[in-house]
Amino acid sequence: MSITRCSHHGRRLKSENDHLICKQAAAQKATVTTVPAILCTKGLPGVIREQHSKLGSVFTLSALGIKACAHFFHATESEISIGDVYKMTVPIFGKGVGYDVDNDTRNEQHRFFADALRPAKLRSYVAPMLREVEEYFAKWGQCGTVDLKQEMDTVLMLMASRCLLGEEVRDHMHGEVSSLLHDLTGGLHLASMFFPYLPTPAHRRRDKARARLEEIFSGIVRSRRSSGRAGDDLLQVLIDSRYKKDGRATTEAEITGLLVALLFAGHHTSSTAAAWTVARLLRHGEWLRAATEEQRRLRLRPPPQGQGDYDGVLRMDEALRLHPVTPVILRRARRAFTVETEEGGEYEVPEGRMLATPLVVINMLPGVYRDPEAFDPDRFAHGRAEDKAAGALAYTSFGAGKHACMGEGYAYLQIKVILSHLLTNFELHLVSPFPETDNMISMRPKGEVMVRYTRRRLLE
Ligand code: HEM
Repeated sequence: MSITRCSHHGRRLKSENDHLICKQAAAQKATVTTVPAILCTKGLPGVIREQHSKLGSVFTLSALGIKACAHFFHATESEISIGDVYKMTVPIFGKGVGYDVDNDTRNEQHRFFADALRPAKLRSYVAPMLREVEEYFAKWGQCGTVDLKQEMDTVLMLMASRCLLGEEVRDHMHGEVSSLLHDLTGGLHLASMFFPYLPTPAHRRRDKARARLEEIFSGIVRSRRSSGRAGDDLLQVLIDSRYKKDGRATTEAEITGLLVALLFAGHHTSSTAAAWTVARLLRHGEWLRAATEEQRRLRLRPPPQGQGDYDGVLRMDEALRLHPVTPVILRRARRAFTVETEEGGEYEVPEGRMLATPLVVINMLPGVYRDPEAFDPDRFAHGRAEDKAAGALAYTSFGAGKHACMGEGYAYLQIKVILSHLLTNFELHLVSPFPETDNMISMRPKGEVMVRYTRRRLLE
């Protein structure tokens, strides 16, 4: 088939239909160029969904469908950059870490994370996680009503404090550190994406919080180094880490930055995933009964350590399919490249173009998922595996390729520990309406997620 070029964009076209898509894309140009403005009214998922249904799987925003996103996930940093789109995190994580450093240094720092999140290390987090969960829910009464979103935030922060930040923080400064982290993340709003250094009150609070956190963690690092006392936590892994290129140890500022970066990547995401998973289970009684039965049967003591021993994983996968924590994964094209569209055409993405893999669309494609709006965890089960049937990149709620989530195992573990405890020990009912999605940039449940609990009488 001969390849012609579109008169509007110069893209290579394979069919008349492709040309039509291209013309539609031209007609939509005004909408596309004002994306930041309509974000405020429709939210990111709304914008992406609208463009996707109008223009097909590849359109002017360069939102990539499943077929086209292999290059997106596997290309090198010099071809498709993640660093270019996450610069706004620099004032949060701090200088010398994350997206402030060159790609090689960032890879070394990710190796430190990988050490702290490897399976053997995860097993050592089980007992402290269990302890935190038991202590926390022991404070609930015989019955009551709570905001599940708030509860998940709090218990997950306690678990992170114990397993990641270390005992000094957990036992003596948990309140202060949590509130500083809150100010730090509060410093990331829509305006910060474009102007991260604008002197807004939220940015000023962010900078103050970042400075105080560095003071706190530097003190702890110095004290551990001088006393020789070691913890069994992420902090210790970071203290012991050495850069391969020159053998130097991590500095106190880097350790603070890396701790913040990991909490930033892991806390909000896990708490959102946990809240949606429980809300979904409470809405779909048959799945709640199945999950509770399963937990009664397993009576996991110690709680699940691997991923294969507990079907609850399927429920979280399905909750994350319907409510992906990251609505779109973003990159910037540093070099032009060509992708094949699902419509059978070819599409040239120019250098400099912002790229998006829209999970809110991909996770709901009817060609991939049967009855995509339905909550049906069995679609992930062995035998059906709808996510895998459509290829390795059909389900990317944890990202994929070069920047796939490093904390997936940790996230599953902590949420399984919480769910296992909740389902075994409490009867739960959703008393507020099933939540909508916040729908701006965050995919958190909107408003309160009120749940009534009654403590079960456990039969030993
Ligand atoms: C249910 C909870 C979670 C979800 C849904 C989630 C999702 C994701 C996604 C979609 C990405 C890819 C971002 C991109 O490609 O731009 C990612 C990256 C990452 N996640 Fe998670 N995450 C979760 C929990 C965690 C936890 C608990 C940790 C750490 C303890 C963590 C650490 C990371 C790190 C370090 C990266 C960056 C990887 C890189 O850039 O190479 N995540 N996560």
